[in-house]
Amino acid sequence: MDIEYMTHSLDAVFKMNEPHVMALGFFDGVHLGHQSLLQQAKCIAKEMGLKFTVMTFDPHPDEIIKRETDRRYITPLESKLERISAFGADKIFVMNFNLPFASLPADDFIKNYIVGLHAKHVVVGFDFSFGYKAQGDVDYLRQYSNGGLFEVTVISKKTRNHQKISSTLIRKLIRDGDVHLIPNYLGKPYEIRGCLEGTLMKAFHTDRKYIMPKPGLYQVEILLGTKRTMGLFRCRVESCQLSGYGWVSPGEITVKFLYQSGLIRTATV
Ligand SMILES: Cc1cc2nc3c(=O)[nH]c(=O)nc-3n(C[C@H](O)[C@H](O)[C@H](O)COP(=O)(O)O)c2cc1C
Ligand SMILES: Nc1ncnc2c1ncn2[C@@H]1O[C@H](COP(=O)(O)OP(=O)(O)OP(=O)(O)O)[C@@H](O)[C@H]1O
Repeated sequence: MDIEYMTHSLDAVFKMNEPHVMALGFFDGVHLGHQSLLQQAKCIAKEMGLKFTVMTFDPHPDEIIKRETDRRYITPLESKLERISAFGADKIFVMNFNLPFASLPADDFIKNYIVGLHAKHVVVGFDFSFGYKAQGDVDYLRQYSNGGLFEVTVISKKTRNHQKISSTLIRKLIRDGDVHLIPNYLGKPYEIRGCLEGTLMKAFHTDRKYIMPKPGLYQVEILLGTKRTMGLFRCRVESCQLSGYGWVSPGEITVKFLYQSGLIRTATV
């Protein structure tokens, strides 16, 4: 699997010369709605005998357009790329979302980055938007594709409990500490990666831009390579600590949030 990092206007020579089927979107979290889209794109590529590619953006458009200085993610870029590649993408285009790119009109985006990259079929969700001031939508994409240069598949809205499965909803669940509800939308528990330091109550650090759950005590699963154990993770505004029931040795770990541990919350740590 290839990852192609692209910056608008610097990349005069385009990075794909063979026809392919391309899924488009930001995909924070790679939640169940995204997964359905990626799965469908993969199937179409297989049927057409073409490569399956994904175009995503980094950083989030709000960091540039709304100047959000401390934007947090369900899956910071590295984790997002890992999850997308698990769907069997042959190539992922990571488009640097900068101001010149944000100012690109919708039809120029299509000319440069759909037709220009030789995508023969694009797969997007029902509410995909693109182009300057987000003026391009799925109808615009369909109209443009009538020229016969590429085809478009639009994925219908995927819902759970009568709500759209969305990154916004998952971000809220994390921030509210409702981590037990997250697998319903994400397909698995919310997880973060970082380093443990210290002995008994170990300090957890991460330099990745994860959203941290609301301050409180959480029952977590801890993974280090193939080893796994249960633990308690205390989120504070300024720091996080972890204690494990089995081994918890210092080093790089993955922490999966299972539920907020209300009963044990009063225990001093
Ligand atoms: C070329 C281009 C220009 C964009 N310009 C804007 C913009 O001016 N304002 C805005 O709010 N979003 C802009 N966006 C972001 C899109 O509205 C949207 O968030 C992005 O394409 C990801 O789509 P998704 O959120 O449906 O996954 C732009 C996107 C692209 C591809
Ligand atoms: N529930 C869903 N059903 C079908 N398609 C979806 C769903 N959620 C997102 N998509 C599609 O997946 C792609 C990426 O979407 P995006 O990253 O904006 O997800 P989102 O969950 O809508 O994010 P946010 O809540 O931040 O707006 C887009 O093409 C979008 O239309």
